[in-house]
Amino acid sequence: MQQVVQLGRRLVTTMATLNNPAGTAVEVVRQQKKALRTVVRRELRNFSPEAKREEDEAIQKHILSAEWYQNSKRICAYVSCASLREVDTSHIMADLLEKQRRTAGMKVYVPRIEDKESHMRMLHITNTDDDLIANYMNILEPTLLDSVGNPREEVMQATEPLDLLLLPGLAFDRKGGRLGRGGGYYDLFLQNYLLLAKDKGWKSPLLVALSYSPQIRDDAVPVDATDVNIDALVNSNGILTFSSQAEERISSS
Ligand SMILES: Nc1nc2c(c(=O)[nH]1)N(C=O)[C@@H](CNc1ccc(C(=O)N[C@@H](CCC(=O)O)C(=O)O)cc1)CN2
Ligand SMILES: Nc1ncnc2c1ncn2[C@@H]1O[C@H](COP(=O)(O)OP(=O)(O)OP(=O)(O)O)[C@@H](O)[C@H]1O
Repeated sequence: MQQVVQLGRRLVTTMATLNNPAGTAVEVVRQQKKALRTVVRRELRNFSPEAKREEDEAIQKHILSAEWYQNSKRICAYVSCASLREVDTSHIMADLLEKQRRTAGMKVYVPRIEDKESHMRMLHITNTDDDLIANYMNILEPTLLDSVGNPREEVMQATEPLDLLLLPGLAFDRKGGRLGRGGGYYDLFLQNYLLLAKDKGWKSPLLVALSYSPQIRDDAVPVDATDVNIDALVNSNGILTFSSQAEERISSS
C-alpha cells in the first residue's frame, strides 16, 4: 500500500513538472537541498567533540574581538542548540547581555518560532536564565511575556534599525549562499525585515553566519528565489566577506 502511495506521489510530481517547466527547477533545488542537508548532518555527526570545542572557541573569540561586532548596538543572535550541533554562541550571548546592561540604546533579540509555516519573531531579552524556555525541538526561545508580565519588544515593531544579525545555518558556500535546516524561518523573517528597513529608509543590517569547517562547501549550495544571501561567514580561521557592505564594515575595521 505504502509503495502504491509513493508511486502515486511520484507520478503526480512527474506530471506536475511536465506540465510546468518552472516546477522542475524548483523541485530539483528542493531535492538538492535535501541531499546536501543529509551529507552535512552526517559530517557534523562525525566531527569530533575536540575539534568542535576548538572551533567554538576560535569562532567566538574572533567575533568578540571584532570591531564590527563591538560597534553594533542592536543585534539579533541565535541561542545555540547542542543537539543540533550548532556553533556555540554562549560566550557571545553572555557578552551581549552584559553590554546591554550597561549601554544605553543597546538591544539584544533572539528568535521564537510562531508556527510551522515559517513564521518566527525576534524578541528582546535581558538574560538567559529567566527569559528563555525550551520549545518542542529543545531550542531555547524567549517567553512571550517578560518577568513583569509585559509583552516583549519585537524587532518588526522597533523604532530603530538592527545593526547586526548573527545567523545559524547548516551549509554555506564561498559566495554568500546559505542553506538552513529547512524551516524557511530565517528566509521569511529576513525578507520581511529587509522590506521594512527599505520602507523606513534604514540601512540593511550586516548578516553574519557562524560555521564549523565541514559546513563550508566548495561547490555552490543550492538556492532558490526565497533564499537570502549572507554578507559574511565567521569560521575558525577568521571571516569570509561576500558583499560590498561587508567589505566596508568588516574589512576596514
Ligand atoms: N538555535 C537556533 N534557533 C532557531 C533556529 C535555528 O536554526 N537554531 N531556527 C532556524 O530556522 C528557528 C527554528 N527552526 C528550526 C527548523 C528546523 C529544525 C530542524 O529541522 N531540526 C532537526 C530535524 C527535525 C526535527 O527534530 O524536527 C535537524 O536539523 O536535525 C530546527 C530548527 C528559530 N530558532
Ligand atoms: N520568504 C518566504 N516566504 C514564504 N515562504 C518561504 C520564504 N522563504 C522560505 N519559505 C518556505 O520555507 C520552506 C523552506 O525553505 P528553505 O529550504 O529555503 O529553508 P532554509 O533556508 O533551510 O531555512 P531557514 O531560512 O530557516 O534557515 C520552503 O517551503 C519555502 O517555500
